[in-house]
Amino acid sequence: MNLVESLLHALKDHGAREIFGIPGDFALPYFRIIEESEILPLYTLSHEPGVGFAADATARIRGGLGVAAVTYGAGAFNMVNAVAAAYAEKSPVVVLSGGPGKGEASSGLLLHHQAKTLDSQLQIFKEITCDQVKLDDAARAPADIARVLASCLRNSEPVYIEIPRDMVREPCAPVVREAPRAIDRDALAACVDEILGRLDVAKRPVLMAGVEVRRFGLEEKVADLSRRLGLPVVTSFMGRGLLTDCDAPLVGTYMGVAGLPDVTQLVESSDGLFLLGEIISDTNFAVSETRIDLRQTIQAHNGQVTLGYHMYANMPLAALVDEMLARVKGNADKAFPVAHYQYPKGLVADGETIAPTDIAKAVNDLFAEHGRLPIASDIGDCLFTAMEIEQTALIAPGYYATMGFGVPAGLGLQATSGQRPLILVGDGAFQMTGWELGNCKRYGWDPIVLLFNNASWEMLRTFQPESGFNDLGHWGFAEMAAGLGGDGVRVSTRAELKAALDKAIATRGRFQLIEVTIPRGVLSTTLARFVAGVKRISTK
Ligand SMILES: Cc1ncc(Cc2c([C@H](C)O)sc(CCOP(=O)(O)OP(=O)(O)O)c2C)c(N)n1
Ligand SMILES: [Mg+2]
Repeated sequence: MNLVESLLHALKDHGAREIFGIPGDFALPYFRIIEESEILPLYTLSHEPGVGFAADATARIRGGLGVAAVTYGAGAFNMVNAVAAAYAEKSPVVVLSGGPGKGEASSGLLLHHQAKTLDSQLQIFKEITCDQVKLDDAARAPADIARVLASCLRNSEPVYIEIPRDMVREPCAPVVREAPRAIDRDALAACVDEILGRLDVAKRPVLMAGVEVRRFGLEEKVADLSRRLGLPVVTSFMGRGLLTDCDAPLVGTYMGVAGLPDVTQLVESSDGLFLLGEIISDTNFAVSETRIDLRQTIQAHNGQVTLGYHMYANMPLAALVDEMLARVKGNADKAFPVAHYQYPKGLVADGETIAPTDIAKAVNDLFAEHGRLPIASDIGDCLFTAMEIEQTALIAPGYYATMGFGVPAGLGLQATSGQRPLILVGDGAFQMTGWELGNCKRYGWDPIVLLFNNASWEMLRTFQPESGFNDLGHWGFAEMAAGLGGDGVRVSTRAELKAALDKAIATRGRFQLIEVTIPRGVLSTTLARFVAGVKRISTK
């Protein structure tokens, strides 16, 4: 077996199911082995940001590793933002990059694609990955690969593997997975004692489930734990979509001033807030109506637990949840009453113009009739609108908040899960990576794309209305769909929107782009609440 085959088998053994990539001359040798070995399917896309977002999406929706394969320099540097998003949002993406061979590295010449030094790329990726290796020694490679892939899964963060192009066919032994790290059982027991003790004395305990619950495959267990503890469950903005198909007392999504008042009140008045797998970020917590004293919360994330001023290190989330389940038998006698929020439905299919909340109604009506679809959302008002759509699997960069994620992530979702996705994207974000839809035909993907066209960087305009640079003008996105291999339609009334969705759900085998014209300045209910709330608390 050669070095790349050994790497590919290891990736598959650690949970990778496909590779997204764009080659280059430094990468052609390893791409050739990927294609010829057929160990993992290879999907090439058109721009490396899309490669990174698609790989990230597969890890988020399926669990296991996402894999993004690029060439040295221009390719890898083009993907830095997408890998940074994966790092910030705890997504286990493996970055494979071709690299200069040992011989050429000592040629004394500056190499094409080289930035500062030949190691600049490795240095830059050290900032957005939790482990790295350059495979320049075939004898050491199996152990290095095992270490890096174990880091990726243990931390649920990206890692970087550089493959010198003269190493790809070096004979290489198979990779043996690293043994799981030992856990101090006494410390784990003490930690669980303290958590249960805090929850027991709390009068209004609440469990907030964060993205690590999905990343470590714990949704069913956390739903079971919440029932046993009799805790109401909320998700954060980033955690939206978690626990959708689990039997959990899920009250809703906490969004502070932008969210549903009863959910906001439940969380902000809690005297026992248990943050499980949560990213403690501004998008999750900065818009609190009443400041949450995080020191009074129980925080379990990043492999450690913090209660007030106590910190327990090396507490993997899975081990913590398992230990709590082992200690808490049977469901609580007091089941938390869950008043299921009634999402907006019953779109009036008339000649009125379309507001984002009308889109949510139309989608909820579609889900009621045809079943729910998983959602890949970009950022912008489309993501705020997603909060008004029925709970369903949702992947979106709710914390890192990069544009361009939506379309490639939807393609990655369909490639890895086989499910048809609903993609929500604004016109500004579509201008960045929407063209990846041109790859659907080759691979048989057929997402339904709802393009929120307000001809504006509208989120920015809400904060700085005086700036003219937020005007984008109208692009004819619908007309471009046919050239990309799909069907496109522009809709400006609610009746047209309903008809377009009915046609889209009935059409398979071609992507369906619905360009929704939204009048200038018309926001979703959620974004309007967010903007008003931010303005209110910033003047306090
Ligand atoms: C890659 C990238 N570039 C720039 C931004 C800044 C930014 C926003 C965040 C605040 O940083 S929101 C926004 C406008 C989005 O426009 P569109 O996709 O049309 O959505 P909508 O009209 O609903 O706002 C920009 C440019 C970003 N988040 N990501
Ligand atoms: Mg816009």
